[in-house]
Amino acid sequence: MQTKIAIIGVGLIGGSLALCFKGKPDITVVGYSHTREVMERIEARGVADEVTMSLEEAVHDADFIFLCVPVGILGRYLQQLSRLPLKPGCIITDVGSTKASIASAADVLSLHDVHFIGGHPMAGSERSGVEAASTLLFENAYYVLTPSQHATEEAYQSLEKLLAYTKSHVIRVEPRLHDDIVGAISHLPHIIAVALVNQVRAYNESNELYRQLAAGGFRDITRIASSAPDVWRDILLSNKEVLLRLLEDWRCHVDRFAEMLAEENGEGIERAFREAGAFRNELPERRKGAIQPLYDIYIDVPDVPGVIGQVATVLGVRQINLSNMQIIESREDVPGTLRLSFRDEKEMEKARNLLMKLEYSVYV
Ligand SMILES: NC(=O)c1ccc[n+]([C@@H]2O[C@H](COP(=O)([O-])OP(=O)(O)OC[C@H]3O[C@@H](n4cnc5c(N)ncnc54)[C@H](O)[C@@H]3O)[C@@H](O)[C@H]2O)c1
Ligand SMILES: O=C(O)C(=O)C[C@]1(C(=O)O)C=C[C@@H](O)C=C1
Repeated sequence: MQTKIAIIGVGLIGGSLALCFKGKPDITVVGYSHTREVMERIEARGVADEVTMSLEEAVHDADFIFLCVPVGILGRYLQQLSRLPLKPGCIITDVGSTKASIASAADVLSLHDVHFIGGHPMAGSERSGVEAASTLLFENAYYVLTPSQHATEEAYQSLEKLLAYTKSHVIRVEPRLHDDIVGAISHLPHIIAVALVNQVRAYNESNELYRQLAAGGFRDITRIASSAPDVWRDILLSNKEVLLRLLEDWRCHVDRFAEMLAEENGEGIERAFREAGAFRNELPERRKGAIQPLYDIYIDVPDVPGVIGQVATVLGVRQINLSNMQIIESREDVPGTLRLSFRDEKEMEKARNLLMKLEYSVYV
């Protein structure tokens, strides 16, 4: 029997889910887009078997409906679904980054013979749109499902079985607890990154050197400041109460640093770094397949033509399996840094030994 999956909103997350399901036995993936322009991009990227601009057609006879639109319009789509003829027993889920508001919005479906299960894959990127979609995005990431009175245990199990195609680890978390935790580990960091970039952007207006000198530390902590503004507006507004509380706590932490500086409390500063470092070093390995392969090495190379070819040739001759090569620093008149990513630790070690023979600095 054919399983029909409708993906509503085929961007980074919807497109990545579509790619995980497309081509699997007895599965048909139908993408829905609200504009012709986005529809054409979805078709060009080839992530779905069919693409339509009719919501009714997309969800007609669907076994699973994934709502992958920005958080602010999830409720509106649930309302629309409640007015459409859906297949009895159909499982509706979402991927929104907050979970409490959608859990209560799902009450609108209570009179229907359908299931609703809130969902949130803990994987993503600062990139957006279907062009950024990847089959590997969810690999090894946690995928949160929230307990719901609108779904049976059998429905959970069907969804979990389908999500096995994403190679993620499904975990169940209550919506409010989810929003507290994800507020701290995802939403607050996005606010801090944006505020920091805007602080430096203001200084840069009077002196371009700020931008020119911005190096690894600034880039590392601010990558997520490039995330999609509309998606993040909705996420932050829908977790407002939690974030206001977290920002109060954040102010206390910043004030504490200011005090330590004013008092020249070197011991306190050292302790803060020691405690933070110990906690951070204990974080689980980055759980992404596509964006963060497991074993990276870095190589500082001069900014001269042919250097990438030289590195590729050294590895190619020994048939070393490289997953990705990326220039992560490229500035005028200074060496650039190449990041070489390997799926296998032994391959990475072999590559490191070979590259050390070139006269560049190689480090992990
Ligand atoms: N970006 C991340 O890292 C991440 C991670 C996990 C979950 N999420 C959640 O996933 C959802 C989608 O985010 P994304 O990063 O894939 O964003 P995206 O911008 O890449 O994709 C959103 C898609 O929704 C479409 N869309 C926008 N308005 C629409 C409308 N009115 N009707 C139909 N389609 C519409 C857009 O055209 C786009 O294709 C959000 O709810 C977000 O909170 C994002
Ligand atoms: O890695 C990133 O760029 C992300 O922003 C991913 C990230 C996160 O903050 O960890 C962002 C939003 C999500 O809802 C889940 C994951």
